[in-house]
Amino acid sequence: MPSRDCEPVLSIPPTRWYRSLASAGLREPSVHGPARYWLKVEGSFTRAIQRECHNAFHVEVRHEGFAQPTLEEARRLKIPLRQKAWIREVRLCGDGHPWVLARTIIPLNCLSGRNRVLLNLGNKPLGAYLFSSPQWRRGPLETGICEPQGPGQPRLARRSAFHHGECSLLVGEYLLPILYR
Ligand SMILES: C=C(O[C@@H]1C=C(C(=O)O)C=C[C@H]1O)C(=O)O
Repeated sequence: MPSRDCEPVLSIPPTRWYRSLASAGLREPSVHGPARYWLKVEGSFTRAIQRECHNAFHVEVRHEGFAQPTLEEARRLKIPLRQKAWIREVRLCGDGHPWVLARTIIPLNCLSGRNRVLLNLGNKPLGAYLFSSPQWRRGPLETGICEPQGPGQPRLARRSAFHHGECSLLVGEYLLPILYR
């Protein structure tokens, strides 16, 4: 459905996750096309996007608060299925336009001590925090195939957990076609 300014309403689509790019490629060969670089790029995704911007990069917070993760997310994080988590949904914008939608699930056990700053990130990129602290380690990257939602919506995504001692949080990044076409 178009919004008032005629840009599509962007939303995080239902997504099927695969353990590797190769296994996702058996279902959706386009993962090996121009999006491949973004599905695989290591290190901070924020930094990778900043390198592509001609002018400005910014994070736009869409929703942030305690909410129920999906069943699949709760299982992936091994947290109680009905336990709320801090859920952050943002747009990563390059040169004034959204390039990536991101959804992060931060379980309650990740919100104590120094990590309480995660409740107050606002427009500061999460990656800057995670990658500035040597205690956070990233797990393997998954590749996501999104259910098609229409032109301009994400079709491909990537996801990984970040671990710090006993806590794990889950970061999903949904590529908008404008990023790689
Ligand atoms: C995990 C990173 O953080 C990025 C910033 C996010 C945020 O601010 O919510 C979400 C997803 C990321 O792409 C990163 O830069 O790699």
